[in-house]
Amino acid sequence: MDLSSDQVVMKLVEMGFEKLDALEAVKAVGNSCDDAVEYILKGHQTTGGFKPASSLCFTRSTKTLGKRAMPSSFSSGSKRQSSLLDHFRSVDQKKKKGDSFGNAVVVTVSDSSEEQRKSFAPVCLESSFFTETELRNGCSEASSTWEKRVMSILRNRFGISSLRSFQREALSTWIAHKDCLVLAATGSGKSLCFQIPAILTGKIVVVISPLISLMHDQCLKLSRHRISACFLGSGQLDNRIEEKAMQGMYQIIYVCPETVVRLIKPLQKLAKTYGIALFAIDEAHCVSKWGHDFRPQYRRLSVLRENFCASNLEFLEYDIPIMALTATATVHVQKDIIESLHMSKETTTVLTSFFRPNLQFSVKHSRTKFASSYAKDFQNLIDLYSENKKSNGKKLAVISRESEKQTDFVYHDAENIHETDYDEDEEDQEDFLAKKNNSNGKGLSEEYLEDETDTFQSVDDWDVACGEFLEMPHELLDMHIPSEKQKDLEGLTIIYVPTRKESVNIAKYLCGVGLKAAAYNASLPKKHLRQVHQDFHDNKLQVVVATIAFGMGIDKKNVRKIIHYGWPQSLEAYYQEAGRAGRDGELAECVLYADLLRAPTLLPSRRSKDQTAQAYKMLSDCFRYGMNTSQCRAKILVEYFGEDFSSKKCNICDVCTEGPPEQVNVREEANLLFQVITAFHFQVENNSEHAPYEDYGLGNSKQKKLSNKPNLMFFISRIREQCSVKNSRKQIVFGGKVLPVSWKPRDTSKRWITRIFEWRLNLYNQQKEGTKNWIFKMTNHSMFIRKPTCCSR
Ligand SMILES: Nc1ncnc2c1ncn2[C@@H]1O[C@H](COP(=O)(O)OP(=O)(O)OP(=O)(O)O)[C@@H](O)[C@H]1O
Ligand SMILES: [Mg+2]
Repeated sequence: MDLSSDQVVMKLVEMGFEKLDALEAVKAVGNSCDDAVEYILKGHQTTGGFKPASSLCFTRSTKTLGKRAMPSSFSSGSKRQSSLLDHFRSVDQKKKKGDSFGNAVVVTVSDSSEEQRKSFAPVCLESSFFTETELRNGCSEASSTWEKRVMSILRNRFGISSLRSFQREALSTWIAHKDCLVLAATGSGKSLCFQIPAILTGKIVVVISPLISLMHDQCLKLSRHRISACFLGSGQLDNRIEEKAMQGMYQIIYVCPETVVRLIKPLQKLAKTYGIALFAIDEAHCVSKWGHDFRPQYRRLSVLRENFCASNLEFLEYDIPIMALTATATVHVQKDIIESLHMSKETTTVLTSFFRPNLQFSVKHSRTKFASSYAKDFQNLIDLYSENKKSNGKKLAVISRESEKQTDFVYHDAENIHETDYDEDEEDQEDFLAKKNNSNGKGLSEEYLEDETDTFQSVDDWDVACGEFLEMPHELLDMHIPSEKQKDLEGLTIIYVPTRKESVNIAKYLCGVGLKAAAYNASLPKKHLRQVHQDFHDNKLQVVVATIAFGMGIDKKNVRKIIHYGWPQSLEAYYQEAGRAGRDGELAECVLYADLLRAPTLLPSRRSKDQTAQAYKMLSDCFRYGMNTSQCRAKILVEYFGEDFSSKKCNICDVCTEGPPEQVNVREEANLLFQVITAFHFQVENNSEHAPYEDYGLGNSKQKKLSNKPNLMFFISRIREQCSVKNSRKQIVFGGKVLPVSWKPRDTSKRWITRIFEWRLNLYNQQKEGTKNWIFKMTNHSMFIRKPTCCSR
């Protein structure tokens, strides 16, 4: 049977030969497997013609079957260089010595079998796009030449026409052997900063990444760009992948922090034999205790600087550069990243604007907790996709049977919701809350925690076989990339919710009204999660309703809407999640539905006292963002990261387009309520035996129990009650304070001021000693606050 050249190459690779050797052999001897084997085993001295540029890094004479060759230059004492400039220098030296590299360029360029070259182009064939003269010039004008080479890689591998300026800066820093912290907006293209060095040098890049799903996503993408990659996780099932990675079989190795720490020795060996161009630490905010997603294992990455520096490894001339990348780091976090990773004192910080001009931010207020709000809040979404449904056909309920079993959710459609609307009837709402408090004995804030909250899935959670991703031949590419036709014009929506239960509830609701929606949270079966990922990437879904477990760093171009249905944990988390929209540069919407009745709670996590205080501060920053109706949303967000927002306003957010609503002074109400709360807590703290519970209208033990963690409605309704009792005292004595009998919040303000205080009070209830002042300061501060958007529009 006649085999094509690609098939012969495949066969050779299956036999255990290195792909570069296989390619080289097939080029030299044609499509005969036997001849190719002989050619490789003989060390192919016969022709001397073809030598890919990669052979500058790997000398073939010492090769053994099934393993990548040990470069002869790595005999002990030789220095591995970490940059392209050094790479060029060695090119030049070899040329002067009559090395066959010059021929290699000619041979490659003159190869008539263009398709084959494209399909299986080995790492450094990019250099074949330059003439010998260019390369030689490159030695003296290396800086411009590396850019040319990069351009060639961009065009040929990624289909991209130019580098972004931050990418250029990050790459120049790497070329100068320096550590680098890259801060660039979500979706701006940080990955290229660490992917290019691998292709440029033929050395290996090690990328530390926090999530298996993210690594998987990136590896798959790289294989489409004909770049071999693998990912290693602590739950790895296939040991061979790690073994092969440590033998230099993949250009890019994605690895979780736990694993990279374990692999220090093999990586040192790899650095000596093949060269490691760079350690990239992606999602570097995970390093910082003050970041929104601290992962203790990331802190241990300081071992990289210690173990891969020239002073420890005699074969290195320079420290292997570290590049840390993130889209969400405040100034404090940036500093912490550099210090914690022990990055060099000369670390360059490449900072670009965090501003994403195509993201249209807005805040709406809603009672997200109640299913009765779904119909109103998701109407636009339903309309949008229903239009499309008419042309596209059937609905698809993607929630798996298993996921239904997992929840005791009883579905109500919008018409059958009987929960009392808080806005209309505060008393009922209070009863409702009281019943809740009473029934489970938990405070309001705890109730929301239940066991429903999600943390980021750990790297092991995704349960994907840790695989290898070899360069995908051209003919296979089309099968894997969804065609433009498949893409729905209106794009995809991700709805982020605070609890697992809501992810299922809302997905179910949306499926019920005919949308293609799926729930995603870490408690759902792995099979289901993989399916959701797949369907999301293939545009088979319209909406994914997810906890924060979904999507970090995932690069999907056509996400048109990110809805946060409930408070995020921090503005960093919010901005990162919102940043998954509009990665194609087209307009995309990021809506936060803020529920003032619902105290944001911290997801469970081990935190020190300081970290807890910081976490609460981050929560309150979110609240302030939600409540702020006078400042451009984008401005608040980018300034939060320490950036001077030069544009002043984005012109597309709700505040910019609709203008700030009328301001109401609620000082009077605020002062009064503030006094009441203070008096109450004064009494509780002093544990006065004579605490006049009657003053609160609290006569029985049930109410006493409630009063341990009262909510504001509780205060207000008791005051009101006292006012309305016949023959009531002329004065209301509340915790020793005398309140005017006639007091009642004004109608215009009561609804939302009580909510603000509700929120504050819940925060207060969650606080330990020592943080109270902070809460009360804030309380004071918020006396002048604008009405939330929902009240005026
Ligand atoms: N120079 C460029 N020109 C055009 N497109 C680019 C360029 N660089 C990267 N991209 C594209 O930008 C998209 C986002 O890239 P990437 O996933 O690296 O973003 P990111 O900065 O890592 O985002 P995140 O912070 O969410 O992880 C990719 O689809 C990539 O192809
Ligand atoms: Mg990224």
